[in-house]
Amino acid sequence: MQQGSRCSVPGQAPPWCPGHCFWVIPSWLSTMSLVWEWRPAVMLAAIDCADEANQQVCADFGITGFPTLKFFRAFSKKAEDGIRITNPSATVEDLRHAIITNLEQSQDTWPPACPPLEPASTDEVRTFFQRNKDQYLALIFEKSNSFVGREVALDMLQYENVAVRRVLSSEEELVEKFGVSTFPSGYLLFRNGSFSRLPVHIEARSFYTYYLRMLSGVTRGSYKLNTTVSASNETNTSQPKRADRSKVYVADLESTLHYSLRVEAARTAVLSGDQLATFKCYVAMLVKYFPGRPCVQTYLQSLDGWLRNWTEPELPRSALKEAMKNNRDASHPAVLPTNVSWVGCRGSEPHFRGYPCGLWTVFHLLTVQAAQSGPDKELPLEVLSAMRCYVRHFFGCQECAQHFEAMAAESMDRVAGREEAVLWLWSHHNEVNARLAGGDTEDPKFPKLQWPPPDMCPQCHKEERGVHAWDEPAVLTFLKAHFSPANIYPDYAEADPIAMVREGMGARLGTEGPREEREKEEEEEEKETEGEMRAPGRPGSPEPRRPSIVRLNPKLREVSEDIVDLDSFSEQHFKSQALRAAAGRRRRLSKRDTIALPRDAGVGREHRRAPSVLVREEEEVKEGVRRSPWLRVLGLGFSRLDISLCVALYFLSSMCLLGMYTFFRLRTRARKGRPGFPVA
Ligand SMILES: Cc1cc2nc3c(=O)[nH]c(=O)nc-3n(C[C@H](O)[C@H](O)[C@H](O)COP(=O)(O)OP(=O)(O)OC[C@H]3O[C@@H](n4cnc5c(N)ncnc54)[C@H](O)[C@@H]3O)c2cc1C
Repeated sequence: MQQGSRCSVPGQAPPWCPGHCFWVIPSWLSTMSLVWEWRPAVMLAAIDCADEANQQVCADFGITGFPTLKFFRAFSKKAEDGIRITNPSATVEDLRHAIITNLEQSQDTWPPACPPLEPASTDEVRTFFQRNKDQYLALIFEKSNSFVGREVALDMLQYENVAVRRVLSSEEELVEKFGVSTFPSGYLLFRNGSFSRLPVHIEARSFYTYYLRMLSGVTRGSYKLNTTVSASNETNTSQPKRADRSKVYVADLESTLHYSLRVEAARTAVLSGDQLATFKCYVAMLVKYFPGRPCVQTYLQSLDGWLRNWTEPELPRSALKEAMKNNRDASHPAVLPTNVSWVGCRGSEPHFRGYPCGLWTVFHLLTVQAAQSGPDKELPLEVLSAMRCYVRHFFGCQECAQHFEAMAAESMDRVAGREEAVLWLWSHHNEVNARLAGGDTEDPKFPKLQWPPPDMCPQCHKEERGVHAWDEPAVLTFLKAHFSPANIYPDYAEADPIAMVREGMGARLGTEGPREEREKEEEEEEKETEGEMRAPGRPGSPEPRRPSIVRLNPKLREVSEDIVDLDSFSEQHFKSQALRAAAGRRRRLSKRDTIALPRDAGVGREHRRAPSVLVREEEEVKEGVRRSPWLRVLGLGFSRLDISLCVALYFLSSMCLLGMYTFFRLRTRARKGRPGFPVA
């Protein structure tokens, strides 16, 4: 027995109970997860005796039937020291109580890892803070046959800065001092001598435990097992994100989708067979139920359309990656932000929380949306099956995937309605939370709790015959509200590209950035345009390999039909020619040449895409035409020089005619005034 500090014996099996014992008696699993928190006072281990490899161990421990629970006191040395505490009719509560009773019967030295479980005396309470460094002392007043105080003491074993003692109702001095009238009831004592009643919804173990764990300064401490000291103390404090745990954040959802679609699912060089089908199914389900921002929904729709058109048996990663690029330039931008930023799922250190937290959140959200948007009995497993397949084929944590698959195989098929699916995911997520509590992957700042905790949803909790129980209808109501679109907040998310495009037009055209910046931007725009013309399958054009000149009218765009609209085409063609001509001269223009365009001028695609100088050129042309209406009368196609020459010639010819007229007139007059010669 290790170090002699354990009250009971660890076995040979890993913490996760695989195979047979896992599904035979679920209540045992429940016991295990509850007692898991009592480490290192009580170590729990499971051995799958159905596995041939464990045959010898099981024989040594005298196991003849399943399940069997044996208790080993601290300092036990032999397999035969185990005390069988199995009772076929035992409830979870009975099993917990049996463990405590056996703990208390340790006859030798009290195991150092166990907290004091005997009732506290008045003297002990009075001198507690002189003898201990703890910040708080919690007293649970109870009757002698109650286990609440001892259970809470064990529940808090891994937490520092707080101690828990039970006080019996027979301890009159203390009962009087604190004015205790009901049993059980909890009180909190502070170092300065003050005290207050524990403000819990129900006087019960789970409520006391939760409240105490949330006290300021109380953290899971040195009892945490298998702790690996992080090599770096670096935390991601550069992102000042304070999350409200009662909210769901757009940033978490979009970061999760980005990571799952573009990184996790796109890891393999080629998607084919079940993987490809799973990916298509996952995206189709996101389209149906993910309550994203318009640009994200457009993105998912485009990707879904593209995938539907992909009929080849294999999908190379390069093609998929290309199809998953953002298209900010479409009249309806299709954008899934590429930055990963965690808000509600942000861990106290970078290796905690993040993506797995986001994935749970996304799937809870999807089950709830599905439950809200269709008949309960129709396709109840739609979301859960997609999740199961996704986790099986893509989720990077293989161990997690195996565990999840085991849970799914056990009971998922029995889910008969969409609301049941919501609850299935919730309860199995809690099962995972219980299993992982206190383990390596737990963020000490975000201890794994049975969720939602009492302060988030008091009505979700109740106690039945001394055992904590969930009020499932209340939980369902809570989940529907928590994972509803109304509870999704955009804090710290990347700015909405649609709004940016609209607002940015005015700002970009009105603000004069450095010339180099503008030129670079122009070049990028040009490249992008070229790329766009070359790329066959971008989400902006759901039909791959088919040229599409789509009318710019957004209403028509919504009818996702690719129509070659010749009117539009010629309009765009000539317009772009004019723009190209203007672009030829744009580098000669100075900053001063840039003029602002009215906001509504940015509706057309070219306007939005064209750098400000191009727009200015185009405007200048228009302006010129507006200033010289008479040019239009003379006819299009004449340059100013042509017209000037014409006027000059006209003027000269007029002068010439006038000169000739004057000359002949003067000559006629002169002839009339001269005397005539007589005739002979
Ligand atoms: C399918 C799956 C299987 C996993 N299996 C393992 C495993 O075997 N081993 C392992 O080490 N890690 C596993 N993980 C990761 C682990 O469950 C956590 O996601 C991770 O440790 C981060 O925990 P967290 O504290 O951020 O909260 P998470 O457990 O990730 O929860 C995310 C958020 O969901 C909410 N939430 C919590 N519980 C519930 C609930 N019951 N119902 C509804 N909402 C809830 C809370 O708001 C919480 O912040 C798994 C993850 C997934 C998605």
